[in-house]
Amino acid sequence: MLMSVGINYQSGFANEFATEALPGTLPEGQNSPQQAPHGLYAEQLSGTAFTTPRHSNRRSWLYRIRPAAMHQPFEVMAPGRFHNRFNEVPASPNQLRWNPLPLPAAPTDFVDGIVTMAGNGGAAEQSGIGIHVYAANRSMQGRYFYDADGELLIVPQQGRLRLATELGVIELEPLEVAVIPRGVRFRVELLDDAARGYIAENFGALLRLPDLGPIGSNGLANPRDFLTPVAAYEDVEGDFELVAKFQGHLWRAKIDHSPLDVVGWHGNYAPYKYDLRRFNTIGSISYDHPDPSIFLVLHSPSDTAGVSNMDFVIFPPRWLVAQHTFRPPWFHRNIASEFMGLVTGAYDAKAEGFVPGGASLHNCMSGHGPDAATYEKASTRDLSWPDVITGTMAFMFEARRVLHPTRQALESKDLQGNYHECWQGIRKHFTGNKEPAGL
Ligand SMILES: O=C(O)Cc1cc(O)ccc1O
Ligand SMILES: [Fe+2]
Repeated sequence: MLMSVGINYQSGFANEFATEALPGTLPEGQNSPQQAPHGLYAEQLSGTAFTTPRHSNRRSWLYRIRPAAMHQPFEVMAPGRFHNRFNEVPASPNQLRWNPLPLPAAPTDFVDGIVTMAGNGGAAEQSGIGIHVYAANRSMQGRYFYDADGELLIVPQQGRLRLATELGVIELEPLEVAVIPRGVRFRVELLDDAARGYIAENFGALLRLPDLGPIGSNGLANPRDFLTPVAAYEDVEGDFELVAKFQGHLWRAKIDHSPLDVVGWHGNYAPYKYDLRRFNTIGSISYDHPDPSIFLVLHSPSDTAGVSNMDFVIFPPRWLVAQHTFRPPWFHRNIASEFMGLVTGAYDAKAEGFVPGGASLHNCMSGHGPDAATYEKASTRDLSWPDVITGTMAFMFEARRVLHPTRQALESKDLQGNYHECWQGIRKHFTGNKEPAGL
């Protein structure tokens, strides 16, 4: 147990936080005194280049019982289901959909329970995204993990998690999400019998809140709803294991103490959580379904203005009131590639088959949109009433680059072989001339 009295959070997105579990931990007026208070070691953790412009520069100063350097050498682990091999099989233009990853039968912790589904780029390129699902049935025991390749956006679908991190404790439940920055060491404890969810591993620029343009100074995800834990630490020795994800591989090292030994810290590079129910959803109050960019929670910008390395988009409960229009998502083909998940409820573009815990992938230029049943219903609906969409939360990890499914994702028994059939029942309604006109 990390020593902490209750769970406490500091509010705001990437603020300059300062927090200490023991009074007098943070040095006054400087970061690195000759000896830090309480006999602690001062250590900087930087998440952006030292010279990154101030508005996007991220780093924190940690005051810890032992420096992070203290562990035995790492050894590479045998390849498993959590990896970044995105070139094993040709990327597919097919519409793909999976059933939920089954809960494990054997004891499986969070790290062992991660299965890579798709991705692009990688840690070496410092751009792209790894998309994973996880299913676990026990807490990490005597084991700690950090990811040097990317920050982890964790989207639980089932089961509450306790993320005991170097910088404090986050308790997470479905409909909340958490971000663990690159390098931050943590242990995942299960607060329920089983846990399942999704992970985006962001190899690119750190996730940030989008600009709001004409929306103004409020709306979508509001900064004050992002919560960063207060400092908490454990001071324990034992035969422990530190697992690192480094350049697509997992490595393990022996460590004789808990690395969650940060007694106080200050800075703006820290884990945080966000409750998706706080999202201020904005939509059309006149006609036509807008682009899903209005549902953007966080994004990782790329080097091209306006084009994200990855977007995290949600489809929360909302009222659809637009008139003389087709209210659900239209048929479309996009330059971006879209991996979708469902935390709870039903998604308004799919009558059935897309179930909580499941996933779908629609790659660059692959045609998709409402299934036949949804089209028939929404195209004939009485629009004098609003569609009140309740009890749902779908989301999308959207990427500028094609999402390459992994071999294990394409060979999985959970891949739905008949997904394309949801569009086969779409009827021809054409009422015009049968003769070709103009071609
Ligand atoms: O494919 C999807 O369901 C995601 C999506 C939703 C939407 O409202 C508009 C475009 C889009 O890609
Ligand atoms: Fe789409």
